Amino acid sequence: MKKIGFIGFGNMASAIALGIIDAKFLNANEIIAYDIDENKAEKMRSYHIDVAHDIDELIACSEFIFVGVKPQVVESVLDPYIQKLENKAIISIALGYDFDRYQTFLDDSTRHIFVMPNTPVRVLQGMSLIEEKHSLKDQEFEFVKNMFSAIGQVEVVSSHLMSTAGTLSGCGPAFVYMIIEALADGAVKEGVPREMAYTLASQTLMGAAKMQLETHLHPGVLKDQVCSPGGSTICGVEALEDGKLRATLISAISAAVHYQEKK
Ligand SMILES: NC(=O)C1=CN([C@@H]2O[C@H](COP(=O)(O)OP(=O)(O)OC[C@H]3O[C@@H](n4cnc5c(N)ncnc54)[C@H](O)[C@@H]3O)[C@@H](O)[C@H]2O)C=CC1
Ligand SMILES: O=C(O)[C@@H]1CCC=N1
Repeated sequence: MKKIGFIGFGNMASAIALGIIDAKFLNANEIIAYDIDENKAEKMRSYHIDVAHDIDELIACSEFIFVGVKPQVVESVLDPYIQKLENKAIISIALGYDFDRYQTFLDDSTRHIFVMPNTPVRVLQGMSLIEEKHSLKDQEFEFVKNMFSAIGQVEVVSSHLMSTAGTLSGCGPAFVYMIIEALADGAVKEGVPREMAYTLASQTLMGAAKMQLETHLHPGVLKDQVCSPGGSTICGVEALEDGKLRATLISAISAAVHYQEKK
């Protein structure tokens, strides 16, 4: 019997699987995975993760079934297995598939929980939101909390916050990578070598974030500590205000929260 069976081994699910192996939370031999894309099987094998022949085999031999496919295909992928999932436990990361949505098509005996992770779990620095409303047994819920805690920070949040808060932490890495890239471009424009510029940008971002997390100071206070009167930083701050950095980031979160209305 395996501890977790991953259905779908794409960007997010593989980051979680490889993160929990690196964190020594589970051994690779406690994990099995299945992906319709044969290339993903190569990735599983290279990390000594067993490759299931099909979803039937994966469900039969896994204590937890992990749903790591795109939201658009969750129901079509699970539909043929609704009976086989009876009395099983599901961990799902599909955006929009919260507790209530799963209740509409799973058997009542299938226990399930919705988690919104982010890709930095791969380097054990994730931010994962766990929906408070779930139907796992107590020890199963503890397992899920411990698993995501092994690969980053965890917050248990009420259902109504899952999609909104999950947008900040789940989509946020993409926004932050754009900021890193742009900061580096600025330095490259002024003559800094490209690789050095990425290191400076990323380490600066990580250091500033750690400082806020550890001091709990208001970000504005921390910003003021960098801005010398008449100095260089405040000139950069003015350029960012001119470019509506803050308004743009606020809009980015709103656009991501309301993405379905835009389609
Ligand atoms: N990428 C991210 O940063 C985050 C993603 N998520 C959620 O994670 C889920 C997966 O997203 P990504 O990893 O980005 O997508 P992805 O496209 O990288 O991974 C999805 C995987 O599912 C596989 N797949 C599709 N149909 C399948 C089937 N019938 N059986 C087995 N495997 C199948 C695909 O081949 C692919 O490897 C989504 O539901 C998304 O909402 C949640 C938080 C963050
Ligand atoms: O873009 C997406 O739909 C997924 C969900 C959160 C991050 N990536």
